[in-house]
Amino acid sequence: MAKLDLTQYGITGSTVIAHNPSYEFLFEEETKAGLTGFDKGQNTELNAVNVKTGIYTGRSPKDKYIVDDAQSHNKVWWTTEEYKNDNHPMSEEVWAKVKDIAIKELSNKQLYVVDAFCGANEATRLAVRFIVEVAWQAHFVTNMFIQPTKEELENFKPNFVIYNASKAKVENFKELGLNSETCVAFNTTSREQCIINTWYGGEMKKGMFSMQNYFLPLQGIASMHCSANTDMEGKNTAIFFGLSGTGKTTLSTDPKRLLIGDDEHGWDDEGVFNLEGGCYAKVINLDKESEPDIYGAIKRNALLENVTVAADGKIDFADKSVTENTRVSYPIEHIEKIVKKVNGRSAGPAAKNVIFLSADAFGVLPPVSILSPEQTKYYFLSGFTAKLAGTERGITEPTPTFSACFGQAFLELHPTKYAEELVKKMEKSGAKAYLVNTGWNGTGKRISIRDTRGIIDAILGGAILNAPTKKIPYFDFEVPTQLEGVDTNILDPRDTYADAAEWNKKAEDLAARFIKNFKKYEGNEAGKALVAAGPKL
Ligand SMILES: Nc1ncnc2c1ncn2[C@@H]1O[C@H](COP(=O)(O)OP(=O)(O)O)[C@@H](O)[C@H]1O
Ligand SMILES: C=C(OP(=O)(O)O)C(=O)O
Ligand SMILES: [Mn+2]
Repeated sequence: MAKLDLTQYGITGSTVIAHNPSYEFLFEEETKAGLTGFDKGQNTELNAVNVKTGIYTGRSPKDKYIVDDAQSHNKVWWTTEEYKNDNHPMSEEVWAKVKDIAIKELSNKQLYVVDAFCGANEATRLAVRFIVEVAWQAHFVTNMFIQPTKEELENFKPNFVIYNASKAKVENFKELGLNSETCVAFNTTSREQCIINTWYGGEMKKGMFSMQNYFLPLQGIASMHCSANTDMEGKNTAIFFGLSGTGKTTLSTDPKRLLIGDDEHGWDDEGVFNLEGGCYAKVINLDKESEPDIYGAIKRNALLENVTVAADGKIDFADKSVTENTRVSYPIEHIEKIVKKVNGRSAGPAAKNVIFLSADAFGVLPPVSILSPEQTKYYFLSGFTAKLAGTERGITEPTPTFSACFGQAFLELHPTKYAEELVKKMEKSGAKAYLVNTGWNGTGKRISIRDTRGIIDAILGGAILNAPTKKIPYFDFEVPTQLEGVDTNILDPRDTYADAAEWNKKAEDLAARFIKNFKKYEGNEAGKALVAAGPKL
């Protein structure tokens, strides 16, 4: 391969230590003598390296910007006073200055460059070049993105470039009209991302997801914040939407099924395909017995983040002293039952079951509700759930939120566009939708993973369609009254309260919040028509 010339990016005086480094080389680089601070990795008893990501242990949505230019102006769903979101506009002038900071930081350095794909389908994948100065950042993207074959690497022509300048700061952010010294900026025209002053790997991972959320729906392809798996024959695909921490990774990693991916997928006319090549699991309180597959994936080449490790390498998964958002990234091949080992690609046919995971911090939602097609649209657009501690800066306890399409932070177009594409695909495949509460109920405790897994089994195996059901007031949810493998006493959430009147009170409050939140979609006929499918007071 010809030696990579970085002056084409304006980066001068730098040496590329490694272009597409091997895992062996990355291990050497991350643990080599002389590294200090957050550059330094520590090997652990499970043989995976652990790193610390500094002050930023979660995403920084307030520092996210999209360049507002002639191409993007009429497409991007910009934040407004009436409906705030994370798409803050950045002028082309400010972008040039921010990029300059990144380029300066990366000049006269020793750098790592990784080329990888975002998207399992050749026709619509992004060919991404990551330019970073920290070895473990190169490791992280090698784990999380799709590694090209040897031939693909030789012919690799990037159509997106990420400049990770995590060690730089935007000193003059006030003058530039920015939020802080940290900046995560995207240019959808030149197809570049600049990352400044945050080391959190999630900015690169979710950054490229945001970009596919821009490019894919514009080509008529659904782009979804969901995990996906299929049955052992690769025929019965299921997708699990959910905000961070609601259970996408945990529940899609199922020894009875083949994993397609744990977080970001597209759905085109051929079916559901992964955008990523790896998984990014939360490891707080990780327990070998209840999550053996994720535990087993933590071995050499997996990369732990912000986990507490003793000097002798012993791991304490229960320790939250750095953050509750402790993580491990690993290539999907670390999971045994994956569709990629059968197909060569992380993809499956059109989904038959669509599951909305909501971690309800109020304890109102039933553990499972069977949704009508109209309810499906209403609850997808509403995206009610809780933000769990740690994934975003400033969130330290479960915080109820309406996150459109269960991933508002990553939507670049208006939410109705994602709903439209999803519904089109669901109608074609005859998919059914369910709302699953992986959060709290009247006991004050989180619904157990065991019960939730029982619910998922009943959905995917079809048993739920033959279960006796009843209707839940205010929401008109149809819920099963009995399911094998699930504690019968939790199926009606009212039964988990000492006094059902307490549930009524909370339900009324939640219903009112839904009604208020949905007002923003009532500006047109299609939105207005959905109100009837929502909660009523
Ligand atoms: N009922 C439940 N269903 C799923 N996960 C649960 C449940 N109760 C607790 N958890 C915990 O919640 C977290 C879910 O995280 P994860 O699966 O990584 O979410 P996501 O992939 O959606 O970000 C895990 O730490 C898991 O152990
Ligand atoms: C990595 C993230 O989320 P998830 O838990 O959904 O993978 C994130 O939101 O930064
Ligand atoms: Mn996940």
